[in-house]
Amino acid sequence: MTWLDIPSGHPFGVAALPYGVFSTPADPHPRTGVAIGDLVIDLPATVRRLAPSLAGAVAGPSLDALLAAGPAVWAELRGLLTTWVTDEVHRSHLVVRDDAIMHLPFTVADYVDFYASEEHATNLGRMFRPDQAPLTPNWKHLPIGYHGRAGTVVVSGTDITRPSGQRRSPDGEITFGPSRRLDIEAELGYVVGAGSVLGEPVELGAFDRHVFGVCLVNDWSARDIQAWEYVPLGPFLGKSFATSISPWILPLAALDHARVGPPERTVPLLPYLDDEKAQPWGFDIRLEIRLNGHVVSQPSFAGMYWTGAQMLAHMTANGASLRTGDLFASGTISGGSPGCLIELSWNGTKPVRLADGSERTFLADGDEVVISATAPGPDGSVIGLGSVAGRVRSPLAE
Ligand SMILES: O=C(O)/C=C/C(=O)CC(=O)CC(=O)O
Ligand SMILES: [Ca+2]
Ligand SMILES: [Mg+2]
Repeated sequence: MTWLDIPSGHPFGVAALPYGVFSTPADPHPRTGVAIGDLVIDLPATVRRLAPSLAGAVAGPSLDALLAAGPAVWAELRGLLTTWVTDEVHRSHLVVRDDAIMHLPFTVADYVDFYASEEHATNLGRMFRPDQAPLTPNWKHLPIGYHGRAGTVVVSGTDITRPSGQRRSPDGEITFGPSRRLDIEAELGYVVGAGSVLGEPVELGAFDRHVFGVCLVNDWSARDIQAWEYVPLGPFLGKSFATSISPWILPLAALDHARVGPPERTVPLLPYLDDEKAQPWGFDIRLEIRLNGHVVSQPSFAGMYWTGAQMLAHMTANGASLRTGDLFASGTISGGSPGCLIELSWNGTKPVRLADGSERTFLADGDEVVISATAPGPDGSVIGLGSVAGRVRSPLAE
């Protein structure tokens, strides 16, 4: 029970407690907050009064200090917050969530994007490399990824300008212009809190000592630019123009009840990736993708082949170090139903019909995409991951 009177089933109930950075028209300074029901707890003001020793961890215009503070502080603060939201005494420093303007919640250090959905990798392989086996020979031996562009990670609600770039038409003509195949990718993002030491790999079992929490990611993708440029070094300008993240970072601890084992691995894994006897880090997260308000897909995260712990172990296996604010994303989540339009429209050949009768293969200018997700919480409750939204803006004049 809580004095906040949150309806059961609310995605931001007492077991979620995600962190973000907000301001209000009355107080335009970005500051840290925690979402609870339809309210936001102003963290600096609350923590200064109730737990002054933690004030430094929640000060400043971002979550950076909290991320860097490490797992002992994360657990202590979450424990205190759980008490405060169930304790009548502490009803103060609250803001109505609808009044909160959300900001990019942390300084994104490095951004890595993986490719962990077998369904997505198989489908993209069929479309991009029809003359080859859909999964590349390495796919089940290591979580494939690439380094993306941290500086273009934007918070939900930021408009996305249609990118321009080189495209090759089916008859082989090379032109420069606005992408004609602008797409989305629904993904889960992992936010690194505590960094690591250069030269020292982070083992599977250390996942929750480094990863603070998760967010939703839309890895906007220009498929025509991507298909022409990606050989042999991988995605570049087709994906670097913008990546949107949800504003509320859900702490890993909030997903305790959502943890599931990964699917059966059909290829034996090298010891540094073998999680058969380790803690399972799969999550039963259900996503929903809306295009202009219409549901177009409801992918499931539960069957992702690679877990976040394996991604982390792999991206540090060579001794590459982690920094506070590193963001790594799962790759498009296409379990059960696809997490992107190129799969939904099968490479643009089968338009997706929306409930209002309109049709899409790829995104049109003005389209708005909202990706939301929930996971099971304790005692039959629901844990919300919130949502990531973005609208396509027409290209800059040529
Ligand atoms: O199969 C390919 O060549 C590339 C597929 C992708 O679009 C890569 C990507 O961003 C990873 C993902 O989201 O799963
Ligand atoms: Ca991606
Ligand atoms: Mg991107």
